[in-house]
Amino acid sequence: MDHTRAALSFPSRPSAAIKIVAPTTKSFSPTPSENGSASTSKSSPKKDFAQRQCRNVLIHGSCKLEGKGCVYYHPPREKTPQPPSFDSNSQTSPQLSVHVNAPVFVPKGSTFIDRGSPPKLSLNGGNTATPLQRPGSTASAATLVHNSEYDPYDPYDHSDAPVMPPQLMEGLHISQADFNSYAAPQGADYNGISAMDSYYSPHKTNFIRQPLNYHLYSNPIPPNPQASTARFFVSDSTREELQKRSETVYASVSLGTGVPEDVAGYHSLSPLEPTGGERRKSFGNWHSTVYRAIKATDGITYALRRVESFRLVQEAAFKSIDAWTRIRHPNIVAIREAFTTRSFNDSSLVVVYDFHPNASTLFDTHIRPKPLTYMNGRIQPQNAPIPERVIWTYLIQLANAIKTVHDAGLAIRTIDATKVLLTGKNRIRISSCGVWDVLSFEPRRDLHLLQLQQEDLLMFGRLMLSLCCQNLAAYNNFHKSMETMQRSYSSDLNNVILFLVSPGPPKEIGNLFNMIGSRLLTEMDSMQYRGDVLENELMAELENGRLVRLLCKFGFINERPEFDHEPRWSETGDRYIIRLFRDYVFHQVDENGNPVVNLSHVLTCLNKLDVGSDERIMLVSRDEQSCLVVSYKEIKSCISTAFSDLTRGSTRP
Ligand SMILES: Nc1ncnc2c1ncn2[C@@H]1O[C@H](COP(=O)(O)OP(=O)(O)OP(=O)(O)O)[C@@H](O)[C@H]1O
Repeated sequence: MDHTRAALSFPSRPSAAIKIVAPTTKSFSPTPSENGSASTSKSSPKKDFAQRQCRNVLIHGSCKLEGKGCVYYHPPREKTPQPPSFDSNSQTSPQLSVHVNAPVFVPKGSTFIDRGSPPKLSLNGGNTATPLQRPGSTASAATLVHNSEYDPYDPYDHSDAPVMPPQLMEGLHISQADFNSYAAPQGADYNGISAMDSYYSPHKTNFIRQPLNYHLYSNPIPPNPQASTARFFVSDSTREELQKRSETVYASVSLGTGVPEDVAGYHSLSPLEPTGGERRKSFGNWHSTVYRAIKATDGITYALRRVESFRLVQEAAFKSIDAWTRIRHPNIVAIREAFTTRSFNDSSLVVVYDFHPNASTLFDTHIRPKPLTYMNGRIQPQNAPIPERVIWTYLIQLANAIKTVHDAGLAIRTIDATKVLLTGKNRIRISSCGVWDVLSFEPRRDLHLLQLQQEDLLMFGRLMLSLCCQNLAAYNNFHKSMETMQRSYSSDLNNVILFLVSPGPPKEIGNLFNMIGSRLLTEMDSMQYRGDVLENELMAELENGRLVRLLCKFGFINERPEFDHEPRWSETGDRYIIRLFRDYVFHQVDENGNPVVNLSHVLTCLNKLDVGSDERIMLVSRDEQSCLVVSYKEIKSCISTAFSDLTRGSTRP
């Protein structure tokens, strides 16, 4: 038989685990409903129906036609199931491997361990306790019977969470709102515990597990299984950008830069700008340098702005830093703390900010002359003019930040193209806030607050003019700059800049918003659109965490070294199907015997497995002596059973 072709086929014929070729020694049970009786059922298919368990009970947990004409055997429901025997030699628990008629193998030490009572529900405050049941469970309904006795906890598979039937919910007086996945209880996830908690504490059973809402999961079956895998991952451009940021955060420290090893609990300092040569004094008489550094206590990367040779005269100068640390705004680089230090062999002021990897200043991005480029037979302009749309975006973001600062009774005091950072697509943040408040501390600053805020507005207008003219000194040649502005930009923009830079009675930043009215709506639209784009990208990654959990289960189950000499572990029962499925997913070969490395196929199979699709596939053994037709639902059940066998073994005290 052509292994590849057989394995790749997706038969539509409805059947449960159908054996196509029976191996001589390890025969498979044709259907789950015929567990434990495969050989006999084959030879006498019309055997006494009353002796055969009803398939509906096995698959659905109950039979609607019980007592209404169904001729098959229905086990009594009220009967309390006995704890199963886990003796590997025992033949008394055939339900463990319903798919394959083979002796049951369970890992050593997996004897039943009572980990406390399984979760019970009290109905109407009465004493009746009913174990939760999962409707529509997979072929191993018998396994479910077992599992209702065991701890049903599976740290990996949330999908095994028991689902409460509506009538039970009624009895419990639990409103649907309690099951609303969107309304998670505060400080907890849907289980009331974090996912990691459940991983590390498999004994936690004293909570009621909530049903997983499958409607939250995207369609696992792409229209074309061979389609591009792009829909499962964030876009290349986003991934590349985030990857670069991550590389910057974790980049190794350049040696020999003469920076101290530790500055007040910050280590791995690395300058973000040249520290030698000719340098501009950005704060009056002071030189400043920005370093990337890691804080020892939390391991997070921060930006440290060091102002060299600063001598603190009054401790009170740090008071304004407290006010700044309280300001959190999307267009302001957040301040964490400030201190003075002698670690740099001088007396330096250090202000600690959030670090925004790969941020560049507006000056570097738009104004600094770029080297000439020669393209399409022409010399290209050094800096492309900034589109008006982008100028409005910058203007609104800055105005918003300034308003927040002014409303907090502070002034920014450095609004300059070298102190505004571009941290994402058209996303800007004002850096260096608070530095001037310490450097030029005045005990009665409030007396000058209005004046400082007016200066903020003037600096804001000058910055916008510089950006429109792409010249830092544009304000110095105001008339010429305004002419340039009028040629390239709308009168609305001209008016706003004129409002900001013209002298006159005191202005308020709030007045500006009256002038820009509808532009705000356009900006809001863009922000929301951007949010949608990012959310969509996140959606693409959503399922991947679940797939990793599935792969971890495969890793745990397959090729266990301690069962190397125990062929029944991988050659029988559920594990055999899992092994064949693993081969089907990962180890296919083409007609020339070359490995088929098709990520789409892997993702499609795993997603179908994850949701327990009814679709059937044909699994072929490596020796091509046997093949099975099973549904993903059944394979999922096998994995679930094999994994819970393992967890029971590993949790032995
Ligand atoms: N919070 C921050 N996160 C990430 N990078 C930052 C941060 N603050 C500043 N930087 C980066 O540090 C570098 C130096 O910043 P700085 O504000 O000193 O700009 P500059 O252009 O060197 O100005 P000046 O000439 O006034 O020193 C810039 O490349 C800037 O992108």
